[in-house]
Amino acid sequence: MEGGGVDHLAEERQKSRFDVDEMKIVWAGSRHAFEVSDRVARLVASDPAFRKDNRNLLSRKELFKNTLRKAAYAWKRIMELRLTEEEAAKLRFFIDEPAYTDLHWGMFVPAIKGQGTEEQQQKWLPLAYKMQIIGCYAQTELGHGSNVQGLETTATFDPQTDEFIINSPTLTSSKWWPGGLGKVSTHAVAYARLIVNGQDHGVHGFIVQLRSLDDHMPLPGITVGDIGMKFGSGAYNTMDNGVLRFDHVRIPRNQMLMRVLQVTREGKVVQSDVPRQLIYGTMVYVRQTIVSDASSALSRAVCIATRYSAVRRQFGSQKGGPETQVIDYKTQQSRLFPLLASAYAFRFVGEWLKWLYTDVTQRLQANDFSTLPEAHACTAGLKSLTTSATADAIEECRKLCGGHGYLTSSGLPELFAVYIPACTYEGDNTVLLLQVARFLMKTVSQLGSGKQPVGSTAYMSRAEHLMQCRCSAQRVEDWLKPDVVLEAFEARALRMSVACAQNLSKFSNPEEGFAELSADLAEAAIAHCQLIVVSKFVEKLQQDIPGQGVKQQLQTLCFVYSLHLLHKHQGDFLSTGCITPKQASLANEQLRSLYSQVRPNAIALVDAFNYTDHYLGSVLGRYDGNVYPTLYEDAWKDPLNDSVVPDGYHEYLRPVLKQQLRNARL
Ligand SMILES: CCCCCCCC/C=C\CCCCCCCC(=O)SCCNC(=O)CCNC(=O)[C@H](O)C(C)(C)COP(=O)(O)OP(=O)(O)OC[C@H]1O[C@@H](n2cnc3c(N)ncnc32)[C@H](O)[C@@H]1OP(=O)(O)O
Ligand SMILES: Cc1cc2nc3c(=O)[nH]c(=O)nc-3n(C[C@H](O)[C@H](O)[C@H](O)COP(=O)(O)OP(=O)(O)OC[C@H]3O[C@@H](n4cnc5c(N)ncnc54)[C@H](O)[C@@H]3O)c2cc1C
Repeated sequence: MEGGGVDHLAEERQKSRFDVDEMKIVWAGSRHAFEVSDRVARLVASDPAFRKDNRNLLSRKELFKNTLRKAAYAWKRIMELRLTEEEAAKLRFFIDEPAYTDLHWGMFVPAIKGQGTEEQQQKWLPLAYKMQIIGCYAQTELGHGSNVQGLETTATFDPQTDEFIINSPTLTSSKWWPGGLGKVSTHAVAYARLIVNGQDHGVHGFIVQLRSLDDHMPLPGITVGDIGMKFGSGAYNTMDNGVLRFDHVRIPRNQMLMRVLQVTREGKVVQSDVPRQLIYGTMVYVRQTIVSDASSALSRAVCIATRYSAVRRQFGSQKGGPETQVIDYKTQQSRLFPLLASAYAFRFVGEWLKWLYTDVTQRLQANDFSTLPEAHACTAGLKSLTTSATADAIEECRKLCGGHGYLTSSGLPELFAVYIPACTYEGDNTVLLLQVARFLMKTVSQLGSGKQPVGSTAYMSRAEHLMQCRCSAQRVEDWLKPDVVLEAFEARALRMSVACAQNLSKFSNPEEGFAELSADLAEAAIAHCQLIVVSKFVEKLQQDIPGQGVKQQLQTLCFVYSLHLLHKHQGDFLSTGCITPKQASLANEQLRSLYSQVRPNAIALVDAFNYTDHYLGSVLGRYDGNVYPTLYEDAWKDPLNDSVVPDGYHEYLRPVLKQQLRNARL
């Protein structure tokens, strides 16, 4: 996307055998999405106000103030340029700095939309859209995050005043972690146990004002602050994750989000026909967006590692010629190309998940709740799978860049630090896999009952075949047949689920059995989620994809993704009898040959992400590949190099050196 200067990767770019511009559109999702993304990315990159290369040098206070400045300036630009919601979201994305706005737009607004009544939406949403109030999502407490039903904050109805009294009865009931809470939010959707007439009705959401809209001071009864520094420098420390305590704070009754459950003026609790699980709806929404985010973070790391692998040369010079580009080593390819393929795979499964979410939302509006469990299982499982894979992949990309990957200017350390909490927030990844496993066990247990599994578990309706089928691959080329690959993944996933179900049935107490077998259950959930990713990639390839060579590249990547998983999880495939050792070795042979096909296209495949150098934030990943002079010049800009002799020389170095001199003379 960058222009000008010598292109050290030009030769690489000439090697590619497909239309990169068309691939850019496939990656973006549509021509429209590409144009918006391209325009907004350039806007951010060309505005010095969005500079981010100094983040690691700032103290926490400076860093945070700088984030506030950027967010305010971004809001000003959004207004001035009359950006659409889509463009504004892209602007925040390319600014590339976690901020309170993520939670305001990403959770506070969706929580009101999903759980508020029409009337509540009409009252609160316009204020939130204009940012006249800023909100956060205050669910997690010091004592409980995963166990939402274990939250301790209370909201007790007072029929005399028609109010709820929000209270933090214990230290562990303090809200702890919500982003945007510590220093910014004026309001929160706070989750608390609803108590009416002494009866506990479980956890619900309440809109609570936290700070004065005049002077930003906390309102009476509210104690609020930041929870302190987090992993890495810069990184997620731009966010004010907060602590919050309520001391009998009173809010009007109509500030309980009442789409699921209503409390009347008389103190009657009325359950609507909307299922209770809708209270968790905001999490379903965010988990879905996190899958798309995973493909962004992963593609970014892969872009850096791929470009640098083509620039970096090590060993293998023949007769004084150039040394080997490290990207030509098969080991480098076998570590890097599966990550490249995963970036595309996660992109497409993210697109599908967005469709699924839109579909379930439309059904919910029409009071059809039948697909909610499926939406929960898919968002939870794919969030877990893609974030775990991406976190590991960013670290792998750092190692793929050798020593220079460890420099902050590679962009990889900060990306890693900012990304890894995705494995924890919005649901710990193991806890989420166990949710998928519960869903799978339920589906398996109903197989004999005549109830047809649908959606992501539709393959289970072919249980009889899948439990005993044998893989038909006999030659290396057979592993390029989508049906052969899909069937192997389906059989593996089903057999692992069925094995768990059989083992569970040996326990007289199912909950005890579930706890005892939870490690196996999590593995079965992973197998199921990997199948979803593979099958959505295969489905994508059934679409009409224009552009010379584009579809063929995607086919190659689809098989790289599937066959590398098959290789990595050979144990599962072999032990469930889905494939034979001979077939596993044929698959691996095919994989090696696919790497050779990816090789000449690798640079173009990462160019298709269309990232600006500003967004990448990496000397190693520069578009023009001009790595060494930039690294060299950048080093001199470090504040440590401001003086030739360091501060502290006279106090701490000289005395040591002089001491040694005296000793030497003795
Ligand atoms: C270099 C710069 C780069 C910048 C990049 C910037 C990018 C920014 C990107 C992104 C911004 C994101 C910023 C971070 C945001 C983080 C926010 C948060 O973390 S908010 C807190 C999340 N908290 C959790 O997720 C708790 C996890 N726990 C739970 O979800 C539940 O409690 C769970 C699933 C563990 C259930 O616990 P149980 O066992 O006590 O369940 P019971 O409450 O009794 O409900 C059980 C029934 O409900 C269903 N269920 C559970 N969850 C459901 C759901 N979500 N939807 C539908 N059904 C659900 C289950 O399937 C089950 O159904 P049946 O009874 O079997 O039919
Ligand atoms: C950067 C960041 C931002 C966040 N932002 C917000 C926010 O905006 N709003 C908000 O409300 N919260 C937020 N959170 C909180 C986050 O949602 C929780 O930390 C998360 O849900 C995990 O819960 P926990 O901390 O209780 O982990 P725990 O549940 O205590 O996990 C600890 C360990 O126990 C294991 N474990 C727990 N339960 C089980 C089980 N049943 N079976 C097997 N193993 C189990 C886990 O796998 C994990 O290994 C944020 C967290 C972070 C790190």
